[in-house]
Amino acid sequence: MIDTLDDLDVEGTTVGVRVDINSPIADDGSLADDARLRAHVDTLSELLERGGRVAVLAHQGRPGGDDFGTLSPHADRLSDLLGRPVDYVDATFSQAARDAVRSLEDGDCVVLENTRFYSEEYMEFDPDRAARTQLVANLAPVLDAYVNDAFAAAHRSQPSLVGFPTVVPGYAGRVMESELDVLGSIEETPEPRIYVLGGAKVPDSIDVAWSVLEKDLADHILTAGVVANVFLIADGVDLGDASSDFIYEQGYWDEIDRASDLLDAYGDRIALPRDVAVDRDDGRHELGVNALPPQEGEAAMDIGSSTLAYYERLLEDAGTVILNGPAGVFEDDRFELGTRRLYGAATGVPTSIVGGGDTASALRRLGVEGFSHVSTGGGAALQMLTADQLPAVSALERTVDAA
Ligand SMILES: Nc1ncnc2c1ncn2[C@@H]1O[C@H](COP(=O)(O)OP(=O)(O)O)[C@@H](O)[C@H]1O
Ligand SMILES: O=C(OP(=O)(O)O)[C@H](O)COP(=O)(O)O
Repeated sequence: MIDTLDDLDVEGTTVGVRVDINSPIADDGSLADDARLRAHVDTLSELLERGGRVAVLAHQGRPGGDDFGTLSPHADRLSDLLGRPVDYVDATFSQAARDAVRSLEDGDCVVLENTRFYSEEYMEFDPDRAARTQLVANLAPVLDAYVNDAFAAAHRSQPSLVGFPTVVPGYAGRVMESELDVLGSIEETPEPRIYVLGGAKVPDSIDVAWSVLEKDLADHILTAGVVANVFLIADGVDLGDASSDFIYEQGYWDEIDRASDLLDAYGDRIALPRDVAVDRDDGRHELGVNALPPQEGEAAMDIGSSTLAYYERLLEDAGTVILNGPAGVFEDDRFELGTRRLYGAATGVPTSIVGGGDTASALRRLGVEGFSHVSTGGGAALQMLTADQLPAVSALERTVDAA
């Protein structure tokens, strides 16, 4: 049983609120999409209106990535969305951060700096050890309560997600509460059940594939995006140097062996693309897998039209579809077809559940709507839908009692 905001006596309480406002970032450093910030408005408004003193904790990107950076633009945008001043401090747990938290008054809000600017936050720990990290050990003493609303990051066992509730009474925020409510009963959704695994987080997708196939939760897995490219290579298809180099550079080369093991064990339930789209003469050019490899320098950027027709047929009979990850590089108009058509077809399935930051942003951009549930989380939603426990949720279940 997890306590929620209904169980928290908010007035005059200093609350550390972990949100997931990890967002696409434009070339000029501004937010390219604010959907994840909007999602947390209810939780933050409620805490502030009930007289809470709110310190927001969040991450943005991964170390070394193009979207890794400061939460300053997020604070400005949150201020617009909440309709009240939101301060920002470029520190997370130092004296400056602690002073900023201590000086909060009832109804005040400050955004602390990106938790992942500190190396421990990008490591995984058990909750007790996470409580001894610099972030938690230094910040917890200035907090009276901890609210976790970051469902989208709840599959990570990182200090800001599992450490605080070990030492500060923890509560689920409104986003966390509603996601757990909707996604907690996968076994009860209509069959046949199809999982569509696209996007670029290949290790997460392969973990999910193993789990849902082993547990017999998935009747079919449809592969798309970079995930499909890894499976195609595992299946012996020569995708060419450009796609292979991309997979290697992402550090996903070992995933080819894992994909190959999955194909050996469950190949009859895993659908692979029959054709792919490459960039040729500045346009979209589709190639059947039998016609691969592509020309020098061409990479598989989307699934092709024959694959889409094949996947659409499989979706016609599905009772439930669970989708994560764009089917291609949707940011480029030439390669948005796979995502638009595949996700469009999924809206016709009786129960359709979609997750993922980039996925949600792709769907808004492409105007695809009509799903049963659009989750704020991608990997987290998928892990929930494997019927596995999320570390951050377990940490809330075992939180210390309020004094
Ligand atoms: N074939 C492909 N080659 C390279 N990148 C791809 C391909 N297909 C999809 N992508 C990229 O995957 C990214 C999104 O993946 P991911 O982060 O896993 O999604 P989500 O945030 O929804 O979980 C997008 O930036 C998209 O351009
Ligand atoms: O964007 C996120 O996950 P998602 O891409 O699975 O939706 C979360 O912010 C978690 O980020 P992470 O996958 O870098 O730990």
